[in-house]
Order: sequence, then structure tokens, then C-alpha cells
Amino acid sequence: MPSAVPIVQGRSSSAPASIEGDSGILLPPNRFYDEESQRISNLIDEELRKESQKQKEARRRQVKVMLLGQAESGKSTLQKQFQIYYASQSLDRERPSWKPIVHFNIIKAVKTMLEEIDYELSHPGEDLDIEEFIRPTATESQTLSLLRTRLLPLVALHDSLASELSGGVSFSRGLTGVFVRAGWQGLSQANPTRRGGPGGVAVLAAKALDSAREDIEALWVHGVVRQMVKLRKLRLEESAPFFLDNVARISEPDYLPNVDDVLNVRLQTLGVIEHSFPINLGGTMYDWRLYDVGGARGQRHAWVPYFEDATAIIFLAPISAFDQYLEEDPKTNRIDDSLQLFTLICSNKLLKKAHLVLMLNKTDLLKAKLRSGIRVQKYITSYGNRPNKYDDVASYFRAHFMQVHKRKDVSNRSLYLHFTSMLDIKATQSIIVNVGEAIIRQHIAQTGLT
Ligand SMILES: Nc1nc2c(ncn2[C@@H]2O[C@H](COP(=O)(O)OP(=O)(O)OP(=O)(O)O)[C@@H](O)[C@H]2O)c(=O)[nH]1
Ligand SMILES: [Mg+2]
Repeated sequence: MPSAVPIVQGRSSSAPASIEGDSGILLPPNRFYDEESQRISNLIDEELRKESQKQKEARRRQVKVMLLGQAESGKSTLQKQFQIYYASQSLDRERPSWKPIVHFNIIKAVKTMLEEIDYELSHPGEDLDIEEFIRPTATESQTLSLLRTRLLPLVALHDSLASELSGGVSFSRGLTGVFVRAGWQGLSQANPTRRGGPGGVAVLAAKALDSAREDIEALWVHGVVRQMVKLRKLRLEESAPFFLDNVARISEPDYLPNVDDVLNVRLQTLGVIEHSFPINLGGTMYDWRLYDVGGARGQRHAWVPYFEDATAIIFLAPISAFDQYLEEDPKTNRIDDSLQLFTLICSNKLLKKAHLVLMLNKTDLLKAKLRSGIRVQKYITSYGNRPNKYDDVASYFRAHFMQVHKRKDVSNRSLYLHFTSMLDIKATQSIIVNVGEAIIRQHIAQTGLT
């Protein structure tokens, strides 16, 4: 049977000029093919143009927001609040991943308590103030030493659990707990033996915690510990009391962290972690991208590559930290560090177009500290004789941050300032909605989007 399509297998002088196909075979010139390939080529060009237009449009709908501030200022907690509001299902899915991290928070608190009790009792009389002298009775000492012996197996898991949860990365300066990089929840769910799976240190820790529950409770209410808490001689993480008060619930074998547990967890961020949620404003979807960064000094260089693209900066400054010093530099007062850092952010030229939001955070802790009689003037001498009351202290810190902005802002932008208490879901959610809308509206104005 002759072929329907004439294929010329060889070239002769009388044969018309031919074109070479991809396969190496030669095809005769054909007007139909030329027109068809032109049509296809035009179609492809059109598709590419549409695709590039679509990508450009998608990029214009991207709102990039950086969460900046020193370590422990509450950046990741704010990110979780955004997640609760805009993507609560994803937080729900992640709850099992948080379980070993909550357990780690308790183990770390128990370890700190035992170490600090040891130190306090082995350095009697170091405090000249006789009021602050802690002298346990014989029975108290006996109970303490029994509790220490019984809690040792749990505390012995501290380092291996920290290493397992941090993905085997060893600690560096300024990082002394568990820390995570981008995508850790996904990793732990994809590989159950890494976190919480059979055989992992996390499982051993859960079992050890279940057995140690009553001893932890006894330690936490012990007279010596109570006295140390009262005299502020116990340097626990800020969220440790919350977890220690809830140890019975958290050490149950079928425990699953609730939203408050997830918000209270202390987990240091390493590098820059991107989180993305769709946000609907006036019927248009925006691709809201949050960049949560590690705030310790050694981490700050990683922020800069993200500056040029940033639509907005949300800067968090914990104003309860007036009596604290940086973990990575114990000579620097934490309010002073926040002010220095805010100065750098306000004056950074790469950020000159970014919308600026300042959150003076941890107001709940500030109130609690002032109520317990801690005096601001003792740590910040310039506070002088002003009243040691929340309203006065909060206004004083606000004035300092506003002054930095007024003097150093590179583009005379408006500064949007909020007092926040990031563990308070209801209060924070309304701030989130306001801040989110203001940032998107400014983005619309800048990009000419409608
Ligand atoms: N009481 C109280 N605790 C808060 C508040 N905001 C955050 N925290 C707690 O402070 C601790 C540190 O918060 P994070 O959000 O992890 O701090 P971060 O800024 O992300 O820290 P890095 O990742 O190290 O830079 C966590 O235990 C939070 O639960 C607040 O407003 N009040
Ligand atoms: Mg963080």
C-alpha cells in the first residue's frame, strides 16, 4: 500500500527543496505546514504572554510582611495568631507536632528548677539581704533531694530531645533550647519516627513525663520553689508557669496540645520562615506572606535579603522586658536593644517604602511585674521618679519608640502603633484584622491595584 503522505527518502536534483524534520527525515515544503506552524507559534506566544501577565498579577496580589524584633519578642506567636484567624485548619493539623515541643518546655523548666535550687542552696548567705536568705527545713531538704533523684531520668532526656526536635543541629551562641527551620511541621509528620514516632526520644520523654507527673507537681508547689519564685530567684522561661500549672493535663498519654498550649510554647526560630495565607478583602483574594525570622543577634543578618520586597514591617518590642538582658549579650538591657534595633529598621533605605507597624507587646507581663512591685527605675534610671504604674510606664516606652521613629525614619512614614498581649486571642484577633486591612489598602494604593 502506498503511503498517504509522500515521504521523500532521498534527494534528487529534480526533487523540490525539502526541509528536515526533527527525526532527520526530509519533508517537502508545504504551505499548509507553514501556516499551521505559524498559527501554533502565535498561540504559544499568546499563551506565554497570558501566563506572564497572570504571574505579574499574582505577584502584585502578594503582600509580603516581615515580623521583626529581638528574640522572644513574640514574632512566632503573632504568626500563630494570624494562622488561627486565617488558616485555623492548618494549625489544627499541626497540633500533634507541637506535643513533644510542649513536653520539652516542661522538661526544660524542671531542669532549670533543679539547677537553680542546687545553686541557691549551695551558695547560702551570698545575698546580703537577710530577707532573701532561703533556708529549707530538714524535711524540706529531704523532700527536695528525693524529688531530684526521682526526676533525674526525665531531666536526662533534655539534651537528646532538644537535639532530636532541632533536627540534630547543635546549639550555638544565643540558642539554648529547641529551635526550628522552615517546614519543620511537615517534616515531623512525614517522618513519624523523628518526632513522636515509635522509638524516638519524644516517645521516651512522653512516658517519662507521665511517670514523673506527681513529682513535678510536688516540686512546683514546694516551699523552697515558692520562696524562690517570690524572691525572683528562679529564671524560668516566661511561659514555664503556664505549663507547670497544667502538667497533669499535658502528661496524659493521649494529650493533644490545644490552641493556648501552642501559643505559650517557646520555640526559637532559625533563619527566615515563610507562611502564606489567602486573605479576602472586598471580594479580592490577596496572597498574604508572613516572614517570621529568628530574632537573636546572630540571626539578624538573614533578614536583609527580604527587605527590598517587603510590603510591610511589623516590629515587635516586648515592653515587659525592662528588667531583662539579652541571652546572647547579658550586658544589654532588652528594651535598649529593641530601641537600637528599631532605629536600624526605621533608618534602613531598603525598607523606605514598607508600611511600618509597631507592636509594644507583652503588656500582660508588664502589668504583672509592676503589680508585684518591680520598679522600672531600678533598671532604667532615666525613668526617674515617675509613678510605677502601667499607664505611666507604657506611655514612657511609647514616647521613646515614637521619638526614634520621628528622628530616624528614612521616609517620614506614618507609624501604626498598638499595645498587644499576644496570648490574648480575642484582643489580638481584632488588631490583626485592622493591621492586615491597613497593610493591604496601602499595598493597593502603592501598586495601583483595584
Ligand atoms: N505573657 C506573654 N507571653 C508572650 C506574649 N507574646 C509572646 N509570648 C511568649 O513569649 C515566648 C517567646 O515568643 P516567640 O513568639 O517564640 O518569640 P520570637 O520573637 O518568635 O523569638 P525568636 O524566634 O527566638 O526570635 C513564647 O513562650 C510566647 O508564648 C505576650 O504578649 N504575653
Ligand atoms: Mg520565633
